[in-house]
Amino acid sequence: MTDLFARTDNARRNLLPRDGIVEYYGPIFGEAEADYYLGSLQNDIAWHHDEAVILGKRITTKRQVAWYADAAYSYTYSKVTKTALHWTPLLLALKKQVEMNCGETFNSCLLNLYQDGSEGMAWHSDAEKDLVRNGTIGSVSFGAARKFAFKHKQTKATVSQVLEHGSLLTMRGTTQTHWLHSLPKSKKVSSARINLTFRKIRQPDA
Ligand SMILES: O=C(O)CCC(=O)C(=O)O
Ligand SMILES: [Fe+2]
Repeated sequence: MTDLFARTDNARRNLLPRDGIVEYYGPIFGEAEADYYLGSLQNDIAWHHDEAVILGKRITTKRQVAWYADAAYSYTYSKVTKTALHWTPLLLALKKQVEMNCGETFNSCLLNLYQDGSEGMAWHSDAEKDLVRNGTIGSVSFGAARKFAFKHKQTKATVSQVLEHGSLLTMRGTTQTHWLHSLPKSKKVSSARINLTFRKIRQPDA
């Protein structure tokens, strides 16, 4: 009994020492279910290379992305405006699981597909003006285990966590205000990973 509680507490402790809340839940999907989601998402999602404008130049990212939501919201990220596609049944099922686990509701999801460790994501925070301020982000990962890192904007302190196949991580409260996060590239990773970040964006006229 004591052991069970100890493990639950440990799995859910805040990874950040200050100024935000990041909780790693570990795998919330069983191995077979996680394998099914990985395969289905690879095939069913409208993957495309992301466009961004950096220092006035239009570039396309190596990783592939997709964005789904409750309605055809538009969202500006790295100076390019995107329009959301409507949820698929598979994504809705996933969203429900994530909402039940973290006790929040979401209205959109940004998906990233990294073919291998040569693809990653640079330091950033998800505090775009279209997002609900200090809203929770629920991050689900399938496929290759990858290191996910946080860096405090002022102190430069870093914290990292390996995100496993079928796992959930949440970022809450002031995390985006005070911390950057990244998915470092890695020569050791040779297989694909899919990440879904469930978010709450500000609804037009809401
Ligand atoms: O792939 C990941 O785990 C991170 C994705 C991310 O930070 C984002 O989509 O904003
Ligand atoms: Fe992010």
